[in-house]
Amino acid sequence: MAEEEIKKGLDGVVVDYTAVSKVNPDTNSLLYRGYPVQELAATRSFEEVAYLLWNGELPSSGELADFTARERAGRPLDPVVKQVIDALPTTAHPMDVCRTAASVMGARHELAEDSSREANMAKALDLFASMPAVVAYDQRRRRGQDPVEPRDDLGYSANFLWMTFGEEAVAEVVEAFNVSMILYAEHSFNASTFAGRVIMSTLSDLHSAVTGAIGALKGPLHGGANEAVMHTFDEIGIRPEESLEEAADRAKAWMENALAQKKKVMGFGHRVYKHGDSRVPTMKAALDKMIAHYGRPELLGLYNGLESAMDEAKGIKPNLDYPAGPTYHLMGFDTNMFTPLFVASRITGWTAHFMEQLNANSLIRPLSAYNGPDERHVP
Ligand SMILES: CC(=O)SCCNC(=O)CCNC(=O)[C@H](O)C(C)(C)COP(=O)(O)OP(=O)(O)OC[C@H]1O[C@@H](n2cnc3c(N)ncnc32)[C@H](O)[C@@H]1OP(=O)(O)O
Ligand SMILES: O=C([O-])CC(=O)C(=O)O
Repeated sequence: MAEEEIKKGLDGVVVDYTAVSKVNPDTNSLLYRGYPVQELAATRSFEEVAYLLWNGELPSSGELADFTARERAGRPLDPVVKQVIDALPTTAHPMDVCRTAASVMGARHELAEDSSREANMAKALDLFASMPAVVAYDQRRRRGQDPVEPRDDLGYSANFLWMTFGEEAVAEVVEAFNVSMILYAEHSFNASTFAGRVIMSTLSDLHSAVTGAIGALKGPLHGGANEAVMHTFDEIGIRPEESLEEAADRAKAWMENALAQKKKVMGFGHRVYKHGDSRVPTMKAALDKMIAHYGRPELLGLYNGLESAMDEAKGIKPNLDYPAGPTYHLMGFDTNMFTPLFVASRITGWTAHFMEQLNANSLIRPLSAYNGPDERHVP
């Protein structure tokens, strides 16, 4: 038998077309529906980007007003979802809570078994509108705090921070959060999007695909890395009284030791980008603003120390999760809430892909090469 060529991890394999986004590692660029993500992050709200990902075009002011009104109306948490969350132990990871919430929302959706474009758009918008309430509610219940109801006089990002912390965030923090949501929204055939497209390709429903995608995002080789970055910072030790230089020296020493032990350090490396992640400069600029805003230069020291030691030793660059982790930490999110924040954002890109998959569907079912025992017979 001819030796099959195995493409482990589907590395380098082009599986299908997509018009949602283009990742180009050669030019280090990322386009959402043709627009550079840096331009969107600098000039647009996350709501406009969600509209763009689903509809292919940026909204007119009338379209945006209508879209925003629907998003704001969908913000309150369904009381049944709230009950289900309350029944889950706080030992469960918040990603398990998100995954369960998405599943319950699917089971309760009035259009659950309708996979028309209109129904899927409505489901996507409902998930987008209500996931912030899930994340905010979960962080507050874990802290023993009462829930905070959404406000329909605030934009998506300002309301998200309001529901989580119970106070209005200053414009600079809202802006940095908005940037993070836009940067996390979409990234072609990454593992979670692909997992969801596989589910969608069986003609399953949108919520099932989102639920599966959340499971795929949880792992530290993918979305879970933004939490792992903070665990690294914690392991090195965050010392607010320390100077930037002292923190950088300790971080460098930590990295050299980790690499000597052949450890993988989360927040670095990427399957597609080999010369740096296109989104990092924009997210790093947002982190720099937060470091200045909260007056925490020692965190920049840890950041710089790890980055330069990794670059010197292996030439491996940070990915988006690296600057996003400390940014969310500074804003006051608990570390185990970071990947749920990624979920709240990526719901937009995921659902754009799932609708695209249905539009030109072919069951995703690759082949495997068998390497078990030769045929034998039951004694
Ligand atoms: C938003 C996102 O999901 S971005 C990705 C977030 N994930 C992480 O940050 C996890 C840490 N990074 C990694 O594990 C990897 O870089 C991945 C999984 C993201 C991509 O990996 P792949 O393309 O499969 O490359 P692979 O893991 O084979 O790495 C190639 C080489 O670089 C090394 N390498 C890659 N990333 C790292 C890292 N973070 N720390 C240390 N070494 C690394 C590998 O050990 C390997 O070295 P070797 O050839 O000497 O064995
Ligand atoms: O593209 C990937 O493999 C992972 C990633 O950066 C993302 O999903 O944002």
